[in-house]
Amino acid sequence: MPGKQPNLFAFNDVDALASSLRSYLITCQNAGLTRHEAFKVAVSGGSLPKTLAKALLTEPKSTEDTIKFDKWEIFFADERAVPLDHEDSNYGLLKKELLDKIPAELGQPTIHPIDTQYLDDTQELADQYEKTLVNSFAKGDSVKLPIFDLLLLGSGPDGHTCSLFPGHPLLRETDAWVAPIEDSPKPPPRRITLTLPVVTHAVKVAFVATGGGKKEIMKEIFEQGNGLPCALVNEATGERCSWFVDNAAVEGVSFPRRGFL
Ligand SMILES: O=C1O[C@H](COP(=O)(O)O)[C@@H](O)[C@H](O)[C@H]1O
Repeated sequence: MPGKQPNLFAFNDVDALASSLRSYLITCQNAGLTRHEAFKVAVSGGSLPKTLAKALLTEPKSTEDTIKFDKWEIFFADERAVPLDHEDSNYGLLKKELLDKIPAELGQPTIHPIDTQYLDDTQELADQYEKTLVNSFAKGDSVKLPIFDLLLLGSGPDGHTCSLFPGHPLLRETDAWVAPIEDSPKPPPRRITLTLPVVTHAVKVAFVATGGGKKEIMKEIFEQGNGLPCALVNEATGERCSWFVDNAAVEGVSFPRRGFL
């Protein structure tokens, strides 16, 4: 159904993708600032932080083209139950690819990593991260679900997103904002993740997927769905969802592309 479908933006290469992703991020940032004087975004690990850094760490082309890092509140869409300096940490990856490279004069984002004193107990780790969200989003009011200004997601080659894996019972979670997983099919097995209701409740959701290694799963996500976590996000968010991909990732995918303005 037109208007209800996600936006698929395909680019010749990652540089072109990053440039349009930057414009999109600035639009989302400015909408967040209008709503509540902050930009509340949750980011993923995997291949995303590198592309995100490419988008964010370029010279502004105009005064409108400004990333207001000091207004950004960065949360994690999922995180692995490892120390923050561990090579599997999504925080560690974002720090290496982006946070350590933000020039001081641009201001620094507020970062919300996991509390590593709870690494031995993933349920407690998830509960504590949920409290972090409650402190930021609910502030004493009874808020049913947090509303992120933007979720920046990846898509694994099996169609997983965050740490929500195909066929996993976690896809049926309806109460928790953040849930533990002890049996992630992709290592490391112990993680926490935002749940599907939180993901689909965001103002905007953007996926970034690049490279020919993704084309088979992109075909399945966009043409069959098959209950894959990425397809469930597409179905629940429709036009609030945008995919930033390179042509290699969507080779052979029949879903209509949109032009990026
Ligand atoms: O394990 C994870 O994988 C997904 C997808 O990663 P990618 O390298 O295929 O982009 C990622 O979005 C998630 O945050 C991460 O924990």
